[in-house]
Amino acid sequence: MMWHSSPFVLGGTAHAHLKVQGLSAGYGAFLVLRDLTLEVKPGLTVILGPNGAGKTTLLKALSGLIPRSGEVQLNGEALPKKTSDIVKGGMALVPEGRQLFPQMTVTENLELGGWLVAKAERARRLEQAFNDFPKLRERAQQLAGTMSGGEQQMVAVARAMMSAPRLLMLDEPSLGLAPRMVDELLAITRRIADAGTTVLMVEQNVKKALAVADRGYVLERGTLVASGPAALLTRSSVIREAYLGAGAAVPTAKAA
Ligand SMILES: Nc1ncnc2c1ncn2[C@@H]1O[C@H](COP(=O)(O)OP(=O)(O)OP(=O)(O)O)[C@@H](O)[C@H]1O
Repeated sequence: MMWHSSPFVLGGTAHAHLKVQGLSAGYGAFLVLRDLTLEVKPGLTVILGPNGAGKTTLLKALSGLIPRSGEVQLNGEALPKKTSDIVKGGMALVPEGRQLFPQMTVTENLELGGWLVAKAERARRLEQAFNDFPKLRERAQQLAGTMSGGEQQMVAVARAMMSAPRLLMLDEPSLGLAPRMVDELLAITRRIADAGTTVLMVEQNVKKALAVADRGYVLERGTLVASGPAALLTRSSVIREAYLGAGAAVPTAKAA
């Protein structure tokens, strides 16, 4: 298959391990996350949960975009509070909605992902990004705003990989994509995890996300209600009743 032909050389091989203990975060006086304790081990971890559960808030708190309290350690070291220091420490976020610069080309968008490194290294990483995402090489000079949703999401992931992260966070990468693109995006995230970059992904596509993930957490109203290996979560009553039950039909679901 095509996505096995080019290994992800960008990204860390440090097997980043994030430990979160007693994390609380919110907006002003409004606390969304209360006392969360979780671990993001090497591999692919997925965060599931209904709308408004606090999934995006968790990624924002870990990226330094909103204040947090509690302890967060990346490979045994306290995670800095400032976003730029967190990026330097090897964590990158692909936000919901991609947030590309629509009037800039694919190449220009990717180069922005390598803004922290010197020009020669940036050029080397761009070349590697095009090896990792061959579809983007064909579109190097296309304006990002004129691409399809799936292509734009690919640019957003590639841009994050330009910072060669040890830990990549993705907020609902499959949102609004056609089923085939969802599969391709999830396969890419799996490949990134297999190549050594730890991945933490928020997904609403529960069945497909659990099929590619190693582990998962279920967040409801700002607290964790279930966690475990993906294969066990798929069979758990919390997941089956809330997300995979007969009432909540998953259109793309096939018997596993
Ligand atoms: N900028 C903000 N200011 C105030 N409240 C916010 C802000 N952003 C989110 N919230 C609130 O925080 C809570 C959690 O939102 P969050 O976006 O983290 O949920 P989510 O699990 O990612 O949901 P979704 O799947 O809908 O994106 C919600 O009640 C939301 O209204």
